[in-house]
Amino acid sequence: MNALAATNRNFRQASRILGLDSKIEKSLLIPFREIKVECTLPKDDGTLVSYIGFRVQHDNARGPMKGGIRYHPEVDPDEVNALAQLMTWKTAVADIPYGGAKGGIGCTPKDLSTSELERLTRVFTQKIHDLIGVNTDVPAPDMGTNAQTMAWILDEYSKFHGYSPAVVTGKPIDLGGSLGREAATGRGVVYATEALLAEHGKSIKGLTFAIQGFGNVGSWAASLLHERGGKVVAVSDITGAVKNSNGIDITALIQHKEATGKLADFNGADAMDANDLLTHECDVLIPCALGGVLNRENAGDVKAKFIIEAANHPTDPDADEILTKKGVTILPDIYANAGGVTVSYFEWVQNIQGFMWDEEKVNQELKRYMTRAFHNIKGMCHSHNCNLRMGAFTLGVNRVARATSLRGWEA
Ligand SMILES: NC(=O)C1=CN([C@@H]2O[C@H](COP(=O)(O)OP(=O)(O)OC[C@H]3O[C@@H](n4cnc5c(N)ncnc54)[C@H](O)[C@@H]3O)[C@@H](O)[C@H]2O)C=CC1
Ligand SMILES: O=C(O)CCC(=O)C(=O)O
Repeated sequence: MNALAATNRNFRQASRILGLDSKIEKSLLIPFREIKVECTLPKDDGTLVSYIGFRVQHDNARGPMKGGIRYHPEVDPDEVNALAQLMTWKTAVADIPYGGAKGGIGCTPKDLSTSELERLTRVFTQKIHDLIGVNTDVPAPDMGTNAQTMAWILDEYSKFHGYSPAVVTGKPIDLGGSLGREAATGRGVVYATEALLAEHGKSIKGLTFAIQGFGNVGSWAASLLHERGGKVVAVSDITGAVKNSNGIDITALIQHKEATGKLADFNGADAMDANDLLTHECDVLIPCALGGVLNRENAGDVKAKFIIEAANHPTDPDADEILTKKGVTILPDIYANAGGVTVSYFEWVQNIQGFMWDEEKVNQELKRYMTRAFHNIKGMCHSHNCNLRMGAFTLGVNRVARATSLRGWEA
């Protein structure tokens, strides 16, 4: 099942549980606006290449639309649509005053030079600048993009609209970025994991973790788990995978990755087949890369007792069913990875206030938001006798549905 069908299915199930009016259900399912633009890039060698850029703005009932921009060869309109919808429920679960959006360009960033990436980002921004804005739609980084990408968007947007730091989040600190935003998604994953484990009378210290993806989210999550005494026993990325049943020294692995560009040949761990990462022996599995990685082919072989969905939609509905039957507890993406957009909200607030918070305040507030959302989700699980995914979906969908009906339908 593709990402959009799976997301729609979860939404419809939540809508049934909540008994939503059919008019509201239909309106929440259809995106507010879908943008598809051609981005022609003059390459360094003088040739021209066309890429397709997308921005799907799903819903704005609770505030400006918010969500990342992804540069990846598999970016397609259905997936961006699903990711935009997930952002609507995620911002509502976190209870931050936003709707949901997502964007992307179907490209392979590692095959482009820095100046090609800059030109591509500027062309994309020229095509969408009238449809984004501080109070309309606020992009942020996602897979394949980073603070530098946001700086280019900010600069290009500002040529049309005047200097507007709050038009993007996840910016470099020197341009009004928030302290703590770079680590925020991984840190939020760790706060979410702590909240879940505490419910089960457990803590991070001494538990074993397997992590798929070692980019922004995966490396920060691994590093903070390691810092708290968690044993990260396996890590993979696009270049390969490593394992050590005694726990990998994550600080050393990050240094090795920075120096060599790959995980392989790291002294403190053995090489393993990256395809085995998701079924590796561990207590907690944390997918931090692509969607749909847990499916009917591999779900039955998962050894972990807990799955923390740091990636967006890593578990397809078949896998969800298989894992639930096996007694695996899944902490869903629209909660588990909400730390990033929560600190994006803090960044936007700081830009609007013109006042910078210190990192301690950012992290304290992030913990407060993540803990509150966990208890709100548990409340929905109890009220509706459902699992954590449906607890999170009903929480988010209900908040958006209430805002939608309060705003009314008159043209
Ligand atoms: N960056 C953020 O603030 C947020 C990111 N997310 C989600 O987290 C996930 C990761 O995002 P980032 O860390 O920002 O991206 P990133 O681009 O920094 O890192 C992605 C990582 O995934 C690895 N990867 C790619 N294909 C792989 C494969 N087939 N097997 C194993 N590893 C593979 C890459 O090598 C890289 O280490 C995505 O699903 C994204 O949507 C969710 C919330 C916020
Ligand atoms: O920080 C943001 O605005 C969005 C992050 C994002 O794309 C996500 O949570 O999937």
